[in-house]
Amino acid sequence: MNKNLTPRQIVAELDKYIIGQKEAKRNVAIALRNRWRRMNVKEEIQGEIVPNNILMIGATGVGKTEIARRLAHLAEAPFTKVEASKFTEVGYVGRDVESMIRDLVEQAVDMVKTAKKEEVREKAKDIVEGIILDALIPPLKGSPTPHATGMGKDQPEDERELNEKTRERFREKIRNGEMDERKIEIDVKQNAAPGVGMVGGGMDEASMINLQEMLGNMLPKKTKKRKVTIAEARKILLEEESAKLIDMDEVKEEALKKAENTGIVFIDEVDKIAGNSRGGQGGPDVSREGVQRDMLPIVEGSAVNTKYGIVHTDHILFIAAGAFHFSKPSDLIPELQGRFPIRVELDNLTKEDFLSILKEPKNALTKQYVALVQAEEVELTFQDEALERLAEIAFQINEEVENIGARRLHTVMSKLLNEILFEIPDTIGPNARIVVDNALVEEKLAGLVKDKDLSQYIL
Ligand SMILES: Nc1ncnc2c1ncn2[C@@H]1O[C@H](COP(=O)(O)OP(=O)(O)OP(=O)(O)O)[C@@H](O)[C@H]1O
Repeated sequence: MNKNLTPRQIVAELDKYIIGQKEAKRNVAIALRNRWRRMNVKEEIQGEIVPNNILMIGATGVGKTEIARRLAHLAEAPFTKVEASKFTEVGYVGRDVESMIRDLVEQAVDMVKTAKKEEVREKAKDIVEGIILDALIPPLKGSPTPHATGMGKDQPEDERELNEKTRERFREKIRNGEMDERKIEIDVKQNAAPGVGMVGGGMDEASMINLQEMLGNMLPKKTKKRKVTIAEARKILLEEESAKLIDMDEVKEEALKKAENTGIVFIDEVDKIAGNSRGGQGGPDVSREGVQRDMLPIVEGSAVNTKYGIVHTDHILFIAAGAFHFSKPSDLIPELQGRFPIRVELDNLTKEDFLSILKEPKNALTKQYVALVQAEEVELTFQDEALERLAEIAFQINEEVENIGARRLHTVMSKLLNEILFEIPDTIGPNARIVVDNALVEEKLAGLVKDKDLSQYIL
């Protein structure tokens, strides 16, 4: 994916997955492009440009997380989502808030590792092939000597040649998958440092991590012999060998930079840590305010210790989100408000939006189900009027029972197709064609819509 997309192009990409929410899309697009802009300005002001963190205000299930996640994906940026309210729970200690940065770095490390492994893939494949070959036909030990006693002069040479020839033949067979089912014995690495996680009492997360790593390094790395098919062995060994080929110090360094310069942290439910002016929400205000205070340095820019090294959070993009039904953004402490200068309100989704969400996104639910049953060679189609009715039902249940936004489409769709999915392939065989029409929607869902008590549980 092109990382230098213009704001317009970013919005166009987001449009492929998310219906509506134009303002939110435009703002995240600007924020993303600003990062690229920052990397391309003179170094002396690079450090001065702070990210314009965004506060998304909108009911549940209207696409807040989805926009942030897709944005990160587009930018190939490490992304993490955290629920702010979790920090107000019993047992919470101040430093826990930093765990969101540690998660982000973990993501960055995974991404960089995967990319690096890809670079060494071909080399690792060769090594793996050699290991599998050795397990099948061990190479002859030592070099043949012409003075070997007890054997004809050129017998060892013959033997060696034969061994080489056989190995070459098998190498070919391994390569083209002919021997995939054959079992061989390989050495597999065991997970080190079992049970270290239990040393938790009275320690903060950072010290725990350090201790864990220290113990992990001290314990001998155990290997265990396992009998597996060649296909499996290839997978396991490829993972191990490519891990050996990459330089972990390089990975760490790159990952820290990636997290610092491109990381996106999505903080959900910030409304739940805002003191509320109208009362009526659980949890003491002090602890909510405490969480905001702990969060502040991270959002303002500070150094966080992770097991991969120190991360500076100054240029990480933070996107906070909340419904703000019971509190207002102005109930957040002023310093934190100031750190989220861009406010966007997301629209509530309409019936028409629901219909579009069912049909249009690249990953639309209807497309997902069509693909699922296609795997069984069953053709599934949805009539337009049936989808309209479905959107209407989802909307109605949201209004009458509880508004969970587009998530309702998942439950309604699953109820609608449940039986069909169960019957394939037993009674609905391959090559069958199923048309979802209005009648089916009525049959499966109409009764539930009428019965509010029932729909609370089922839809
Ligand atoms: N505008 C939209 N277009 C397409 N799909 C959407 C839209 N809004 C929500 N969805 C779908 O609904 C589901 C939930 O959306 P999402 O996770 O973005 O909710 P949210 O607004 O972040 O709510 P919460 O704050 O409760 O997490 C996702 O599967 C998403 O694909």
